[in-house]
Amino acid sequence: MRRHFHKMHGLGNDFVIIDAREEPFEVTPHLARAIADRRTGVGCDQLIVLEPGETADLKMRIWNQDGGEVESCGNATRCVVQLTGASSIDSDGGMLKGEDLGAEVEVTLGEPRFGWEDIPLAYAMDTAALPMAWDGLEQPFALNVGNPHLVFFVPDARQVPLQEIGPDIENDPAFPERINVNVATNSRDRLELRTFERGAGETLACGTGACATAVAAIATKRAVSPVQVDMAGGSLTIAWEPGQPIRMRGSATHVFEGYLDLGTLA
Ligand SMILES: N[C@@H](CCC[C@H](N)C(=O)O)C(=O)O
Repeated sequence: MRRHFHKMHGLGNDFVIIDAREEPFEVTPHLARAIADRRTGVGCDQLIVLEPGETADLKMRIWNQDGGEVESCGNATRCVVQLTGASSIDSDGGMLKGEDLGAEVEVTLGEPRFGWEDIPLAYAMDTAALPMAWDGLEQPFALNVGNPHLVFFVPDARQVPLQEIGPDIENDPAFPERINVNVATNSRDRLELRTFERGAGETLACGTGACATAVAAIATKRAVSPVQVDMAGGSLTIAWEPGQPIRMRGSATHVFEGYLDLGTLA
């Protein structure tokens, strides 16, 4: 059996997108891993499935490369807005609004959440500076922007051995739903960011990671809104004021479309 898909990316963070609004598509963790496999599948950081929306234009579901279903994906949301023209998108991370501006897409997420139960953490801690450390990375800011993130502000993000240290932080028992790990350096009007994504490892860019980092930087007066966030795959502009939703603006790119051979992948 064959199934049509689109391959898209947001700043190099890449997706296989299946439109299941008219023809349902059932995803198991095994199938998500098989599609995402870069040697034997199509290859992607996240698998995205579009379903009919009840109170929005559509519902977006997200599976990480490791087969786990998660709540939110900022870069994929821009791709979905560009692909479908949707202006309201429901997700497990909350309701999202999108606008295709031509060269760029703007997405409005919900308000960030800072309570320890919201992230979630295993027990109460000061989320503005968790009293924890891993190999020289310490006191991260923790928040939920639809999915859970830690943000470490460091003198030089390029020097952090993120591939080695990322799995230990992601899987620390303090984070019952695991966590996305951001290391950021702030220099005057911009933030330089690397993200070790839960369930996908270090990616070229992470939309929700950029939002989480910008919010943490603005909340701690390291940056003012709007702020440019530079990642290996490109830049996003993030705007946020306390008590307001987060706004993210950046590109979305269609790469190709094709058919999955589900018999081979299963
Ligand atoms: N690449 C995404 C985030 C995808 C989900 C994340 N790995 C998680 O597990 O929460 C983005 O652009 O936001």
